[in-house]
This record gives sequence, structure tokens and C-alpha cells, in this order.
Amino acid sequence: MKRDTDVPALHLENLTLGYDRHPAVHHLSCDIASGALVAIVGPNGAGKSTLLKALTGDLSPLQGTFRLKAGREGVAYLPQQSELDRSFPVCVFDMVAMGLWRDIGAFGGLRRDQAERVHAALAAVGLSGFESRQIGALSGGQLQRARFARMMLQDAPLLLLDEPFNAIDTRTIEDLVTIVLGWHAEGRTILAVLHDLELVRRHFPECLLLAREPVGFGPTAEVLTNERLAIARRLASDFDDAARVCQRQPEPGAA
Ligand SMILES: Nc1ncnc2c1ncn2[C@@H]1O[C@H](COP(=O)(O)OP(=O)(O)OP(=O)(O)O)[C@@H](O)[C@H]1O
Repeated sequence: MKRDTDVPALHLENLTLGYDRHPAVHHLSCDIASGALVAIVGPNGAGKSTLLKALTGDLSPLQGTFRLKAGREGVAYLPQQSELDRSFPVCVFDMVAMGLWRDIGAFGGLRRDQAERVHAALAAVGLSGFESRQIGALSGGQLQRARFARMMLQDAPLLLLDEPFNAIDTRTIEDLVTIVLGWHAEGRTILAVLHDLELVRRHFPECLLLAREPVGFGPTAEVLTNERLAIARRLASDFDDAARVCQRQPEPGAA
């Protein structure tokens, strides 16, 4: 009989994704084990954000399928930071409390224990004392800490992080990496789009190298070789953005 731990957190089968019928990611097949800590790496335009968007349900596959062990409601997604994040007239406490929306509903008030959870999440990311600050008045690093606190409260088994350390100073990156490693130690499954290969080699045991198609998936040291990185760069630069949906089948043994 299959044990629960044998079921992958994420099963991708010949997944092809794109916009307006133009493919952006081709023929991606792999199983991500429950509790895995996986970096998604690849050149600009490789399809990394597109993959995360599909996993959140924002984008329907052009071909192929994927299966989430925890279902859609078990996914927490941290998109790339944008100016839009700062434009809402909301204070840090209320923004972080949104991580509890499944428990409290759109218009519910916070119980005392829920408010304590918000304070605890703020403390865990080093933002105690910032509760009543408007989010538009936070630095980029502070805002990212608040977004991590909100994600913490979502308490999801599958976490998708899109460039979580982009434009963040070294000290903040260290603190946020520690939080990610804590989530991993709790048994959550984590997929993070990253560009800093040294950081990936130091902290992420597994890696998916993407260049519109999978170039490698597995232990980071085996995937991030000079040879594979060169293949990824070449594939990304050769890609025809105007191509129609590709009919080519995946090569045997490809990720
Ligand atoms: N909303 C969209 N509509 C049309 N094309 C899009 C859209 N979003 C992304 N694309 C295209 O899909 C391809 C993959 O983009 P994606 O953002 O997934 O790449 P990425 O690997 O995340 O890149 P980066 O490292 O630069 O963030 C690119 O050619 C991009 O122009």
C-alpha cells in the first residue's frame, strides 16, 4: 500500500504552459517529493514565474497535467515584489493578518489568539514595533519580511516563492533564508525561483534547471554543472517566442 509520504507533493506530467497559445514552458515532467526544498533556476524568460503561476491556478496548461497533493488550498504563493504591494493603504499588522483570511473570512474580526499569532509572526521576521506603520512607508527589505510573516500565517504545506531575495540586503537575505530553512525543517515543500547560484548551492538540496524546457532536475550539484548551465543559456536565447504549441515529445529521461 502507498504510504502518504510516498505521494509526491507535486506531480508534473508533460506540462506545457503558455500565453495566447504561445508556449513558454515545454514538456515538463517530474515528481517533487513531500518536504523537498527545490530551487527553480534558469535564464531570464526561461518560464520560471510561468510555472509558479500555473501551479497557483492562475494559468491553465496548454498541454499535460499536474497534481498537487495538498490541493489548491494547500498552496501559499509569494509573487515577485512589485510597486503594487506598497500602494494599499494598510498598516503592517493588518497586511500580515491577511495570512489568516481562511480562518477569519473577508470581514471577520480577529480573536485574541489570532492577534497573538500575528504578533508572533511579526516577531519571527524581526518586525515587532512596526505594527501600525503603513506598508508604503517600509523599506524593500522590511516589506519582504512582512510578506514572509503573512505567508507564515497561511500555514500551507506547499510554498511557492518567486525571487524572494531579489533587491534585498545581505543581512535580510540571511534572516529570510533562515525562515525558509525553518519551513523546510517543519516538513513543508518549498519551490523557490532564484538567480543566485551560490545561494542555491549552499542551501537548496534539489534544483530544477529550466530554459523553456527542463534541462535538469535532481541534486543541485548534479544539475548546476557548467555544461548544463551553458545548455540552458543557449536554449533560452534560441527560443522562438512566436512559435505555436510544440508537438515534440519529451526526450526519454528528461526531467
Ligand atoms: N502575461 C504574459 N503574457 C504573455 N507572455 C508572457 C506573460 N508573462 C510571461 N510571458 C512570456 O513567457 C516567457 C517566460 O516568462 P517568465 O516570466 O515565466 O520567465 P522567468 O523565467 O520567470 O524570467 P525572469 O527570470 O526574467 O523573471 C517570456 O517569453 C515572457 O515574455
